[in-house]
Amino acid sequence: MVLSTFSYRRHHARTHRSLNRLGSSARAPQLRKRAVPFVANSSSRVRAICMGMCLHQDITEEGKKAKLRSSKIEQDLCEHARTEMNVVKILMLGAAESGKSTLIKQIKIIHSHGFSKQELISFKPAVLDNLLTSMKFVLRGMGMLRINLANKKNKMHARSILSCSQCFGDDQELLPFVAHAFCALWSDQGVRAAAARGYEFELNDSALYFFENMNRIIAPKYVPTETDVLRVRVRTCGIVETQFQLNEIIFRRTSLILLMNKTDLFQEKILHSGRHLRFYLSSYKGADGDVDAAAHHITAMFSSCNSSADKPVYHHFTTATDTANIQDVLHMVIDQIIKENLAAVQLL
Ligand SMILES: Nc1nc2c(ncn2[C@@H]2O[C@H](COP(=O)(O)OP(=O)(O)OP(=O)(O)O)[C@@H](O)[C@H]2O)c(=O)[nH]1
Ligand SMILES: [Mg+2]
Repeated sequence: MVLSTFSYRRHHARTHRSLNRLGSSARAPQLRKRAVPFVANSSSRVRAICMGMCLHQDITEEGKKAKLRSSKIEQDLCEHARTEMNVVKILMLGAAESGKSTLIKQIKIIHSHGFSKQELISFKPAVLDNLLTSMKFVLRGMGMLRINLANKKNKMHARSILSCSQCFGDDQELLPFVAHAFCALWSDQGVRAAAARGYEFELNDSALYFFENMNRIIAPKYVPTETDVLRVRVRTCGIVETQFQLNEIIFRRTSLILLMNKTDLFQEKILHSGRHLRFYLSSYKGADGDVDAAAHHITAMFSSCNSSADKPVYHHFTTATDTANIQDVLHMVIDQIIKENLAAVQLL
């Protein structure tokens, strides 16, 4: 969003420069003399030249066209600036799979009428593909964990899933042999045992959700629900990479909000998995099973990276798949931004 604004400006600035060149070569000498004293900056220069042109009787056809194009650009820039004043720009930075896209989908659900049926349908191939990818991952994980299929007959289903590159046809309906294999494999105790230990082979966080909702998802004419859309993973790393090129001045003038996402999974891990934080961070001295202490320890590690004392980084604990939670957090974030803006103009 931000980049397109820049390119828009750059393009128009270029056009302005060429128009100015054209304007100066097209004008009569006495006009140039009258126009120049009014020049204060590049945009007032264009305006001064245009006004000068209006007064001149012997204006050429080329000059008239240039004047028209110039005032149209001027008008466009004003209009663009006016709309931009109401645009809130968000730069979302985070590791892969940290929940950036999920948060953006929640903003659409909360502030922009959610997803139309057509939009929901457009996620169907991604949901089916997530199911296929997750099943492949579990089958490969079984090899790593040395877990066998409970039913030997499921070997052929495992083979057909592992060799399948696309699980739906041109009509976007799941291929019948894939549906059959999914059902057989998800009924296999070996597959379930491996899926339950998914954290040992980095199984996608939403894989279990898709397996548990498999009967609904593999049914003919399936249409994804909003929850399915929040759970589906579509890769978007490219956007983040381009946004990194932005000038750091933008950061100096921007509210920095630290979202500690996936608190549901964090809590589950700290409370029930036996994978205590001290195993991974020797700096953690809190008790095992203390979710608050563990969460605040990690937050403090992030906050300590902030070197500017006058620019605090506010943090929130979020679960991006939970609409109510995100709604509350967005309220707090917006309040915070308004307060910062008021403080900046010294009203607080
Ligand atoms: N349980 C749980 N799952 C989450 C949460 N946030 C995101 N997810 C899931 O994590 C997966 C990855 O989320 P995305 O929003 O696609 O992550 P991303 O940061 O956009 O990832 P990239 O585009 O690869 O950089 C999806 O399956 C989400 O449904 C959360 O707070 N809790
Ligand atoms: Mg993404």
